[in-house]
Amino acid sequence: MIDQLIANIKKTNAPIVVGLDPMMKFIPEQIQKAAFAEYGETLKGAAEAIWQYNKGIVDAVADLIPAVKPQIAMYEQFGVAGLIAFQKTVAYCKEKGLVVIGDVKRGDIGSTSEAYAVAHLGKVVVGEKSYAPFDEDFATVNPYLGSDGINPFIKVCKEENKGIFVLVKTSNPSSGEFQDRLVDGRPLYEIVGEKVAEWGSECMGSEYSNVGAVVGATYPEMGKALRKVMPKSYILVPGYGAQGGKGADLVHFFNEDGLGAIVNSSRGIIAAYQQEKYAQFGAANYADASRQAVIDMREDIAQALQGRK
Ligand SMILES: O=c1ccn([C@@H]2O[C@H](COP(=O)(O)O)[C@@H](O)[C@H]2O)c(=O)[nH]1
Repeated sequence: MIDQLIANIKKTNAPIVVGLDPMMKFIPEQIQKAAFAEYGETLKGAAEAIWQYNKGIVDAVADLIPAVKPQIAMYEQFGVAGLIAFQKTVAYCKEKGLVVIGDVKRGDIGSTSEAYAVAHLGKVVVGEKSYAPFDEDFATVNPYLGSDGINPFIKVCKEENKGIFVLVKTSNPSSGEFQDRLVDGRPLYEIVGEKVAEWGSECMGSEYSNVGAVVGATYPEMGKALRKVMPKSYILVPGYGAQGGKGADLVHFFNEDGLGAIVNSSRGIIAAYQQEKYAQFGAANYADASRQAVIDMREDIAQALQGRK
């Protein structure tokens, strides 16, 4: 799957992931009204609004980007109806040729991780039949439980040609509380990064591994160090835009070949019309505002990488 992601990145010339993190406060009134007219102010109504909103954004940006990253929490809060909207979003994006990274942050003891891996990347067997329940291309995985929690995902990745991104150094302000702690004189995130390189070596694509890492744009110096620790692992970089990350912070997340990193922006793209910079689009044209925000992000990253040469 990493080969497909790289092919999409090369085709679009955009190492960008659009994060599909729909929140009700982002969804224009006309979409909410139509959904509530059909299903009332119910969980199903909210899920329908999310789905219609996502569809508008995906239709507007699909030709510009290689991948999307739906954040499952934004769907899960609406219960089963929300999860159906998540599933519909994943299927629709795949139909459009986009690589889908399910931001599900799973990981548990081995037997439970196995079920998570099957749910998100693999197939579940029911009698003589098998089903791919959510069928994302990649999933984000939490390494806190160690190899027991990761190995079931790697097994499914090998069987199904899928991939994972392991949390290594997250973008949030308190990520250092545990991740920066020194263990035998070295920061924990670096030790996890080394493990990612090791896990990745048994699950390689052509040039890069199907086991990647999550490293926040908000920690550029750590990104630079981790790039060296995991030369064959793709880095999924959240934290651009709404969390303050900028193109200039990203250069060292990339390898010399111009590959190796893919940068996520969620609120900065999907709710662009609510920013002053894109206010002229208005709520009715929210998807056009998202398209412009993708174009601007692509330019920002390209300029930063150009400056490195
Ligand atoms: O370290 C991490 C890991 C995951 N995320 C997720 O990425 C998006 C970021 O959203 P923005 O609106 O672009 O800030 C969101 O789904 C997070 O859960 C992260 O931010 N940092």
